[in-house]
Amino acid sequence: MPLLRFDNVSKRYANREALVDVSFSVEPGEMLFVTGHSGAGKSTLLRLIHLTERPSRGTVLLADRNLGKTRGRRIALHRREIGVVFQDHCLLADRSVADNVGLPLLLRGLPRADTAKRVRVMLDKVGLGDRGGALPHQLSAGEQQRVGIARAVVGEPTLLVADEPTGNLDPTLSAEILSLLESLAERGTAVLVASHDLTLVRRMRKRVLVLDNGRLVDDIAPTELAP
Ligand SMILES: Nc1ncnc2c1ncn2[C@@H]1O[C@H](COP(=O)(O)OP(=O)(O)OP(=O)(O)O)[C@@H](O)[C@H]1O
Repeated sequence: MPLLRFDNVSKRYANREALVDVSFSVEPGEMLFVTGHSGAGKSTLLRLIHLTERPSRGTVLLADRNLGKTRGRRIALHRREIGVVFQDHCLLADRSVADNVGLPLLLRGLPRADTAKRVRVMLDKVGLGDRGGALPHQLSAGEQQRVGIARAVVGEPTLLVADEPTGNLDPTLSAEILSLLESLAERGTAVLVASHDLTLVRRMRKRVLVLDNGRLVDDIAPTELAP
């Protein structure tokens, strides 16, 4: 059964059709990209998953739950199940790296000792095991982005959505971040990455959804990608 399914989804803002009749599905543990020019609808597609927007037509299903009908407390529960990474990682400047990563767990009421343990494991996974006490500004841009990813996945989401997660990074750091996301997918988290960086997307050799003016114009399997 697919983890995520878009069925003929359209999204209209006041005077603009941002997505038109988009259908695709994502399997558990799959990593894929959504690409397209500026304004093609990439962020809108991710917002429909994160429930910051709702479809105007069609259905978005996460594990068979109709997200268009999710209301009230269920929205918060839904957001616990998915991790989100932004280009601007939105770290709290006056909190340590460890506090930033642990925040989602503390908000959920996990005891401090358990939170600290999970944060340590997570920081090790992203290669920042010795930086938990640092403040965000004491880290490089790539390291800060890795903290953002650690925070997004510390609650063990079934799906991670990332909007231009390498936007501000140089090519080497970008490749590092993407291989970190790839390793999460290998451990079972489905990963959906919006990126306009075609060179990078092609190099990853994963499935690629291509949006053009809100329409899904291509769904390319890894084997179909040019070497
Ligand atoms: N809140 C909004 N209200 C009105 N129009 C919007 C809103 N958000 C996005 N749009 C419009 O919808 C279209 C799709 O925008 P979206 O941000 O999804 O594209 P994108 O592919 O992520 O672009 P970029 O790569 O520049 O971030 C654009 O024409 C945009 O101007």
